[in-house]
Amino acid sequence: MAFYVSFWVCKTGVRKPHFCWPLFSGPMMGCGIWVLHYMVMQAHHHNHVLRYDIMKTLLSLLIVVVGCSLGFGCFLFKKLRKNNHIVAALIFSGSAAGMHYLGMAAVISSEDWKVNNGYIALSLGVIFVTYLIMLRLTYQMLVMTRRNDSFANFYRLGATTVLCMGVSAMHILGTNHTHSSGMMSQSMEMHTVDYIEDTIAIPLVMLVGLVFLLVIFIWFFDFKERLSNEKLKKELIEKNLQLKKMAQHDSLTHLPNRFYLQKHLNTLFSKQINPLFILFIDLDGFKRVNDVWGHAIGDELLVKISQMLKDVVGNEGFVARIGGDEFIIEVSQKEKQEVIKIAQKLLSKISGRYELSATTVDFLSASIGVSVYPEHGQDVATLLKKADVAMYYIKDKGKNNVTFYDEIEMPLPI
Ligand SMILES: Nc1nc2c(ncn2[C@@H]2O[C@H](COP(=O)(O)OP(=O)(O)OP(=O)(O)O)[C@@H](O)[C@H]2O)c(=O)[nH]1
Repeated sequence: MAFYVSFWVCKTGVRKPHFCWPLFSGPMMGCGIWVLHYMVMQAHHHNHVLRYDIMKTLLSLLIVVVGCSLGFGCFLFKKLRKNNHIVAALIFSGSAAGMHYLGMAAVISSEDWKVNNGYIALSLGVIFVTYLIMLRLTYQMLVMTRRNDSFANFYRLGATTVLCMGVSAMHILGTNHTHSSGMMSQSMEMHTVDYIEDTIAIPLVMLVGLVFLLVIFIWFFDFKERLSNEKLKKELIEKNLQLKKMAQHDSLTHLPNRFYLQKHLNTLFSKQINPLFILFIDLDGFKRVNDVWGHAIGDELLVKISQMLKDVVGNEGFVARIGGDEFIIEVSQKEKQEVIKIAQKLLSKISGRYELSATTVDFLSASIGVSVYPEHGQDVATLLKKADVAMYYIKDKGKNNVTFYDEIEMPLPI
């Protein structure tokens, strides 16, 4: 239960290991191992109540709590968390084994205990491998939790099971290897050592309970704050994204605005993408819609035209609205003939029928002027100006057509 809870912490909203994880899970796991150790010890000597040296017993608790906290602390470092579990496994297993053998040394017994080095080595190996597996499963659990994948629960359960089995195996191996030589121990002879009698078991259980309560308390307050911070952070990021979108898009048609267009073109220039065609589109006769049916209908028409432009251009270009009934389309890495085809398709679509809520509009057309990068200029302002001049040239020549900028025929206004 203590092991499961110590892994469960990361599910409660924390997507990334946070310093409160070692703070909470370390003591939780440490106390779990500690309690398990003393239960196994007592089970192993069920015919009489074992007595323990207080200082050594408390020190064994401290070792395992600090060790487990440091072990979980390794998860705060990306490198140790992801690939290299050796350091964390050494800390975890060292503290668990340290607690176990110090706990064994804490027993005040009338018998002299002999140890078997082979079993000790085996128990150390078992606990080290256990922690390596547990750490891998814990890392997978974190990955799944971050993805909101319910498989995280299986990894959590897996880590718990592995730990239960490994710690129990270490305790059983580490307890089985002892046997009595039948001689009186030094500690018993001295009689000066403080020891834990069975009556002290209650305060001890209370102490462990207190540790549990304390960590739950820390966890609750820290996590509450962390959760609300995470929520605020998320809201702030969303609001920032909204603001950024609003600053870069036209509020009526949701097309990119002049600012966004400028940024987009500068990015393409910096990537040396050429040739790059800038189509300046101005609707012919749009004012009439406003004058006859009002601005709301004019707005409705602008939205429909914007959608249509986006549909026609698709992935082949970038559509922006720079004001009133003026749109810019950027098309790159195409032959001039292909660009003329796109422009003609746009003209034919714009002069189609529009079913609006109050009326049907079928008299619209457009004038399109085209400038080319790098042929007509190297910066956004010059290219837009030249495309604009070409567009007005078409307006003067009778509208509803497309032309490329020509320096001789279309001198720039001084
Ligand atoms: N409904 C609506 N109208 C707008 C908006 N922005 C600008 N306008 C109007 O769009 C019209 C654009 O003017 P012009 O381009 O001179 O009108 P036009 O009839 O297309 O004239 P030509 O381009 O010479 O054919 C003006 O009447 C503006 O008031 C808008 O967001 N919504």
